[in-house]
Amino acid sequence: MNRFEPRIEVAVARVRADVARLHKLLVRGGLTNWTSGVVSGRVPGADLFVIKPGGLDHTDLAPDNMVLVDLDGSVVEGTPGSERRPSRGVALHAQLYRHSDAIGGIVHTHSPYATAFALRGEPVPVLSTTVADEFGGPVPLVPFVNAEADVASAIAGSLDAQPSRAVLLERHGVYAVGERPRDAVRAAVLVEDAARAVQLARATGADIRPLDAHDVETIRARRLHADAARRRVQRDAESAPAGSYPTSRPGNARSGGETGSWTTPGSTSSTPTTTSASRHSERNDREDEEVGSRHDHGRRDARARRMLRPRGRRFR
Ligand SMILES: O=C(CO)[C@@H](O)[C@H](O)COP(=O)(O)O
Repeated sequence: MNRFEPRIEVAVARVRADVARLHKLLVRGGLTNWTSGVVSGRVPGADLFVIKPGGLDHTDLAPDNMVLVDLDGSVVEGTPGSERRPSRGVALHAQLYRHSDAIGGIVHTHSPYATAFALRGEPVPVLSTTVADEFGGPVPLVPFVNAEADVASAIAGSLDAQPSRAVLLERHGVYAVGERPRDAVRAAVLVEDAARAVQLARATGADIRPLDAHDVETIRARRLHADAARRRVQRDAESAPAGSYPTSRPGNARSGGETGSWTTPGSTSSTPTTTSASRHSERNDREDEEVGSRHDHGRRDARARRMLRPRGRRFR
């Protein structure tokens, strides 16, 4: 029996499928293992979100055992998965969703390189243009606090204070948020990539200075400008009658148009139509392949270290 109006039932089903699928991507991408790590996704148009059940191996996660909860973190009884307990992170996720309507997805991982920075108590610095582009500055460190409610407030405070959608939680791991769950997963993947790259570059003994603030700012502004342009093209394409051509081109975007949002390229927040739903699934497949191809970090890192090793110097 349906509990919600059809529109919401459809949205819940889609978020269940997305959240279950994204957990598998976290494992394939080497970001998490066994039962560790959590993805959740807000149900557009309702005060609800979907989160993984606690203690279940990632290989057993499926749309129907995801747990539907309200924004207080209470399980919606009588829905699929409601016989299980939600992930231990449920209260923290609920607090972040209540904190900001812009948060549509949350991911928590203990991905190894980023967690190594969190354990050292060090933000991931902006050594590369990629970090400037994606995060608009260092991936910040949220100082260690113990009580769960304080952890959520500390993460929310950090998200409000700087542009990065990902943060390192000292002594623990990574939290990332996004407009949709897959945007949050993307941020978590990129944090791990960035942390690994910094680690490998430093392992040569090189003292690499962070990019200067002006360069970071202009790189980030360029990215936000391009994102805004892409969204305009996408909106035009989605609203154009069949057979017509969209009028916007990436170069036509107004500067400063939609800067400051967490939208990443290709993302839309509206409830998709059938046409955009099929585009959504094509994009998912493409991005899934990208994440899946990161599965062999060990071999890739060994190769990178060989390439980076200075001649005549022992590599530690
Ligand atoms: O961060 C932690 C534990 O340190 C948790 O979030 C686990 O990563 C997942 O817990 P369950 O989802 O199994 O309750």
